[in-house]
Amino acid sequence: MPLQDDTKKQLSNALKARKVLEDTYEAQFKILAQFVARLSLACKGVDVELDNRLAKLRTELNRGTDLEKLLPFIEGTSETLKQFEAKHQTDVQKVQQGLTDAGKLLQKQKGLPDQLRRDLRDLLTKVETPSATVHAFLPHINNLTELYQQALQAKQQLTGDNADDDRYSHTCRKISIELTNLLSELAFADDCATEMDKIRVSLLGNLTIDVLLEACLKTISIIITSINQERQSAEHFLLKLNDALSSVQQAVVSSLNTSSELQEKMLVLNQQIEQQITHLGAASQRATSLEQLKALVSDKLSAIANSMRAKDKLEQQDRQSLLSTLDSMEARLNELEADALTFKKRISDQNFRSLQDALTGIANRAAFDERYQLEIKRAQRYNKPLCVALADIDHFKSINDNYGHSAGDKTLQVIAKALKLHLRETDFIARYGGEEFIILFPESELSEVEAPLNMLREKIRKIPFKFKNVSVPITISFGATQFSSNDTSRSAFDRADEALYEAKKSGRDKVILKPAK
Ligand SMILES: Nc1nc2c(ncn2[C@@H]2O[C@H](COP(=O)(O)OP(=O)(O)OP(=O)(O)O)[C@@H](O)[C@H]2O)c(=O)[nH]1
Repeated sequence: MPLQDDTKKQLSNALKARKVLEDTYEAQFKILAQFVARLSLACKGVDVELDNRLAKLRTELNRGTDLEKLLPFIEGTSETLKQFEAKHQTDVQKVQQGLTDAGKLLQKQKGLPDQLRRDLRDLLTKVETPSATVHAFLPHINNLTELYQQALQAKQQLTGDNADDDRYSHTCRKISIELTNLLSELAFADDCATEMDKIRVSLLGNLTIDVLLEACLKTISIIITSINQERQSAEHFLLKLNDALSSVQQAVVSSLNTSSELQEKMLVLNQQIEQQITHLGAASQRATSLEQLKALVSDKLSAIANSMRAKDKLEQQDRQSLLSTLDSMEARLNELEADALTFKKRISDQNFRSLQDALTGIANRAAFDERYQLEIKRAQRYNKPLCVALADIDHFKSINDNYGHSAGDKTLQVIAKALKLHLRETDFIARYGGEEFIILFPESELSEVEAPLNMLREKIRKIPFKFKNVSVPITISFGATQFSSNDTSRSAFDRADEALYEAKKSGRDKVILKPAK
């Protein structure tokens, strides 16, 4: 083989080998560039400056920039990495410390479940182990967050959640309604009435359990004071009555004694008179001369006249003592009568002030008037709606006329009971008079009372009344309105009355609502 050929071949081989080397280098550079690019992406987000440098490195590597040209840039990045490393170490320590602090803080909380405490202790032991990266702490952070969540749930159950708050305010409201109802049903003397008003006003305010407790205690104390006053005055009256009766008894006994003494004296006198007359008769038989007879008669007559005068005097004494006894008895009786009158008036005042309707047992008109004012004040103060409805039994007169007044009374009782039964506890019903009832719906808009009123109307219609074995359907009409800011108690009432009139006019067994203009 000639030398030229050989050299050519060697050159060609060398070229091929170089090509293979270059390809291998290029492939390896590509792999390295990809790896560096991936690594830089994995580090992304740790540090802004590092992110920027690595992004630039990725671009250069993708472009296939010479390693030589990249060297200064790589050096700069290494420096940044070093700084980052130092910062990373402090970050790791900070995270470890932060986790330990948060865990210990949770440990100090009272009322944690036992299992949670154990888990927390384990976690804190794990957190104590040193770690090279923040990432190593991630599961612990996760764990601690879960423990915090559990602790919060446990605490909520322990201290009571919102439902408890609702229950609390619901109970307060219920007690306040009960107390307001009780106060409306009680009647008190003037000094206690002022106190009662104060309690009512306090119930309009912020309803905390303290306010309610104080109101309850004050009410109890006022009731006890009133009962004591009432008992004392009753005792006083009975003592006076007793005194009066014993002095009357004494007077009767002494007048009887005087009478019997006088009667004995009178008897003696009568006997004397009779004796004198008998004596006169016998002596006149024996008289022999007119002169003798005259003297005898004159003697005897003056003796008889004396006896008669004595008798008259005794009789007068008797009459006198009887009269004085009667006088003193009359005076005593007058006194007693005056006491009884005062007492009777107190009782009738109580009845008058009593706020319950005697026939139906529900609140009466006086109670309504009082409650109406109270609810108006409450509505105005809290800017809450208040509705008032009048109800009137239809053709009630015909029940009285056809089946008698006691059937009418029974009907009123049954209807009152049904109305009260089907109303909410917070609503207020009273017998306004005759066959008319009145209802207050606190905290209700007019649109909200239509359904309950219709429900009441239906309930009444379905009551199976039977008189003299005849089924008698009874219906009721309603007129309702809402109290407005321009209203007085009277104007709202009148509007409800107008609505009731319309209900009657338009065929009865109806609910008519009349809003304020
Ligand atoms: N039994 C009884 N009747 C009463 C009582 N109070 C009022 N009334 C009677 O109720 C009746 C009312 O009659 P009206 O006002 O004419 O009305 P109504 O017959 O109900 O007819 P409308 O209201 O027009 O449907 C009268 O007959 C009263 O005497 C009561 O306490 N007991």
